[in-house]
Amino acid sequence: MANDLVTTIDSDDEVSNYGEPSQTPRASTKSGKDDELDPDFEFDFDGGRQEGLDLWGGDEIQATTKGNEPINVDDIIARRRGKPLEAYRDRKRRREEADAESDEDEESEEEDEDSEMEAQVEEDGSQASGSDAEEMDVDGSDADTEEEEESDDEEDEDADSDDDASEAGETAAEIARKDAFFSKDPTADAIVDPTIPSSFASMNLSRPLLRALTALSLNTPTPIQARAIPLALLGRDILGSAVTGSGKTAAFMVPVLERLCYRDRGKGGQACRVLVLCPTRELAVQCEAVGRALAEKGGLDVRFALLVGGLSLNAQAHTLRTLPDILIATPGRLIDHLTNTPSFTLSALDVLVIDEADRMLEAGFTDELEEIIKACPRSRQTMLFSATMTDSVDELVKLSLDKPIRVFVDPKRNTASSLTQEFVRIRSDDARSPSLLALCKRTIREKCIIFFRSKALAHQMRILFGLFGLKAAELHGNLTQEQRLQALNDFKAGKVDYLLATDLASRGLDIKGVETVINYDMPGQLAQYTHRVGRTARAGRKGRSISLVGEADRKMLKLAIKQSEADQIRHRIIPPEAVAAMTIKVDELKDEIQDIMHEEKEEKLMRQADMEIKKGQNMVEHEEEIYSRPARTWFQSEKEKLASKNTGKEAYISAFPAEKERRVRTSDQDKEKDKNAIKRGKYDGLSRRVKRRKMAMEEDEADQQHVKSTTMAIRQAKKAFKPKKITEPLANPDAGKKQAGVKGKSKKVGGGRKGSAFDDDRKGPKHEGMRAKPTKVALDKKGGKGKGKGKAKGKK
Ligand SMILES: Nc1ncnc2c1ncn2[C@@H]1O[C@H](COP(=O)(O)OP(=O)(O)OP(=O)(O)O)[C@@H](O)[C@H]1O
Repeated sequence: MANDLVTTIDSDDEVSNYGEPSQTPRASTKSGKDDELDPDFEFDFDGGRQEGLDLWGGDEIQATTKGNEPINVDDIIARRRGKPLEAYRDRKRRREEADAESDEDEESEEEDEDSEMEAQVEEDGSQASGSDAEEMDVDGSDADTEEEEESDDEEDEDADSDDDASEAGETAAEIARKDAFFSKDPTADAIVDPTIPSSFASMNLSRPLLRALTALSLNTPTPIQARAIPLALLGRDILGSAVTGSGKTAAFMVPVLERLCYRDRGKGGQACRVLVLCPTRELAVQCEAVGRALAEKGGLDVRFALLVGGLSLNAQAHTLRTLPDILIATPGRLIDHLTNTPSFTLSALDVLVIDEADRMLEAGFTDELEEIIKACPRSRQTMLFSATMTDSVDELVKLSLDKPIRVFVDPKRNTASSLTQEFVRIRSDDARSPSLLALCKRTIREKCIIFFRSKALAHQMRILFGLFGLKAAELHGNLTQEQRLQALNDFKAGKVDYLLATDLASRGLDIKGVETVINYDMPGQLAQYTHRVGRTARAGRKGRSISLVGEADRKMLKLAIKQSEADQIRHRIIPPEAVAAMTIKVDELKDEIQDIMHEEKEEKLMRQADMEIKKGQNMVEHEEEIYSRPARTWFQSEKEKLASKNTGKEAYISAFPAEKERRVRTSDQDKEKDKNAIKRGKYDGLSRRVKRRKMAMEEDEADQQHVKSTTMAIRQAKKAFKPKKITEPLANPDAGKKQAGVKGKSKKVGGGRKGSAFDDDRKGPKHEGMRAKPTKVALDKKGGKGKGKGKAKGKK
């Protein structure tokens, strides 16, 4: 791509209307059909979204506090700042109200520190220098020195050749394999095949479903819907791919519901017939909400079950006993139910849908996926969907598909045409956070998702955002399910302006009104980039992504640009003065950040201690019930589970060149330290496999140790709860042994009551003094009424 085609934004105060529906009509595709989404379309749930139906917090899964409020770092920051954090729209409203009240008040008294700073950096912005613009070349070929240029070009060439190999360099054998594996898509060529329906009405859908689509304002099918729905209705296996935000969910949900309209409802006809697998809980929640909305609006008698981690296992097991028609699940929780919920099977399954299927075929999910496929009948229909769908036969054979059809809409386009992709050059890693903060203080003030490579980074940045008066929520795997849903709800409702997320949120999430996606660092895989930036510019609306690009990200930058149209690409400059000013402020706040993290840690520890005590008390109070529950099992051993978890983790980390580099650097430093401290580290000289095995064993040992200490804690708690002895009893050497385990309980003296000084059939010398006391008799009757009887019977 030529340089002069790249637009440079040299002032980040440019006005844009990213949240608004795109007004520019997109060029028609080759097919002659209009592939453009209706720009004015809104997945309007008829007011339901705002009122009852919430994609992120359906009635059963509303965040609950259960009296155990999670730690909120915003509270700590607010305590220290002496005032609560406010969302941008609230700050704006407050300022407008203040302005309206006193016209003469140009410099409002209420104007806080933050707005002062905003004004200051905006001034800075007007002096923005274009030096960065000259040096950064968004086609990825720039370099500071010739030497660098050479080596980079080599790298880039490698990347190109890899790419070309995957694009055009398919071997004849691979093409032949694909031809044999896939069926031809009869709808592939729209000019030749005029049978592609242009409306839902011409798809032979039943009346209730058409009613539902109309009620949800889904009037015209998107290209993926137009092509996939008719094939799905024929029962064909499908591999579906279309850009992010193009309506793939309805592309599988509509035919699934249509098929269910004709299911056998006779005696014994009730069964779990459809399974939709999603990689994340949030995506499953969203899928379920779309399915439910369609079913409710059409008045369809279809029941759903949401099987995701973090929500009550018992409630889910209870729902499964009623044989719901559609299961929407994440793999782990589904396998848990398959293994541990009596009588739950997938033997009557008609349709299996795998959303974000390429992700599900990645390391970390494959074992689970294979286990699920084993449990499904072979005769089922299988549909796979993703914006970055693979058609590699090697991957797909695992799913035992039956002559699947590839429905790839506009395969050359990976990102929505209404998306503007901006890139900011970052000269050193130290400049990343100040650049991000400067960007958010000056330009991107709300409706923004920011992606980070790690949970820790997302959390640290939340603290920084709080200290700078920016209201943000976190979304990553270190949070409880309630916290995750709460974060999404707050972001959706505009209570927070920024969602600081890891790749957990990169796929599938459809949050209305997201204007900007920022990549704090470039992800290591192009697919990840495509999904991240796809959280904006959905369903024909405008949106922009801004990626901070360092030296290590250049290869990815080039790939990202290559897959996009030239007019989508921009080079953004954050004025160096603004970044420098922010760097000073961040440096000044370093101690404060440490203090907050320390305070947070302390609070966490205190709550943990509280929880341990509560846990001990629960064990004492509900011991019998807890021990009577059958132990839950898993299809893998602990070691295998750990190994597959690690594989997924390693695959993820290796996708981030910068993170990989950082880890190597850190481990080199660690090694250096180790050398100086002790001569040999614990794992020195061991192969990776042996090392991992050793680590797994150590973890098992640690687990056992933990179980031991919990048992000890229970014993201690039990002791504390024992009625006070009237006089000092004689030590009974057997008493302790009889306390543990279910088996032990049946043998207990007095039918379950622990051996005590009041039992008269105990071995060893009796305590005459105690037996003689009248209080003893009263206590025995009261405390062990039934049990006492049992004992007497036993004696006879
Ligand atoms: N027929 C339609 N016409 C116009 N817009 C639609 C239609 N169907 C769905 N949409 C809109 O598209 C948005 C995105 O849909 P959906 O989440 O299914 O996209 P997706 O293709 O699955 O995206 P991703 O690849 O990110 O998972 C929905 O919120 C809805 O507003």
